[in-house]
Amino acid sequence: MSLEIVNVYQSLLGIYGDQGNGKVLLKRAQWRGIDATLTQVEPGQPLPDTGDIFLLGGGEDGAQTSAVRALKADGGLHRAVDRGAVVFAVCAGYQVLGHSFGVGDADELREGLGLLDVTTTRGPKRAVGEVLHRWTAPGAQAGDDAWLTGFENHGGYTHLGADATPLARREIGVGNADDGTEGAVQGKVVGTYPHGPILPRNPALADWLLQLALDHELDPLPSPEHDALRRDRLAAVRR
Ligand SMILES: NC(=O)CC[C@H](N)C(=O)O
Repeated sequence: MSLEIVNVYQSLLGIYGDQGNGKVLLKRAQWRGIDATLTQVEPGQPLPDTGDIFLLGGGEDGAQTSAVRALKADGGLHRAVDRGAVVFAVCAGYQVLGHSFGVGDADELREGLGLLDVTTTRGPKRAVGEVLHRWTAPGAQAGDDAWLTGFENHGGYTHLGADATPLARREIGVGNADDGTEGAVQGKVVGTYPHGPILPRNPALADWLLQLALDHELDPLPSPEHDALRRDRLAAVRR
């Protein structure tokens, strides 16, 4: 069994250490004996048509505009979604997957990739701080694994259309648009706001993405150190 994970344009979409999401997926796959690889692709290089999971991270307004231009020219992300690959995108990456997003104080409209039924416009106040969300979308885990922690830092507020389902219910923070929802799921395309990076802080979410890509259930991977770290982060955000 093999798995190709692709970090997309981390020079543009990789602030706040979001490239760590790829390392977590790689390790959690390898620890289960899966022959996994992590590839870095930068603008100008083609996205591999063999990728199973594509990862996009956070970025500045200008960088996300450049990323969308390069991704449209490449076309590989659309092909990936058409053949059933997983796309997991954080913050700016999440916004560029939508139909459109606004940039700068003037909220200038930019066309997105249209891979998620969401649109993003500037919100009334920048969303900054530690967040806590309750995972509710398909694949949501029970018990403590359903709590998603991370931190958000975004000026754009994202509104979901009928084809997208919220990933989670907002408990603490702004989430999508201060409307009680966080993130979006549409088929195997998943967008969310939290950095951290989010996957080391929420290993159950990482395992769900692996299962989506591999199309089968994975056995749990007990890790007392990670459980302790998670308990710490959950207690900190609740304080
Ligand atoms: N942290 C980010 O990725 C920021 C995304 C976007 N530039 C915004 O401010 O909304």
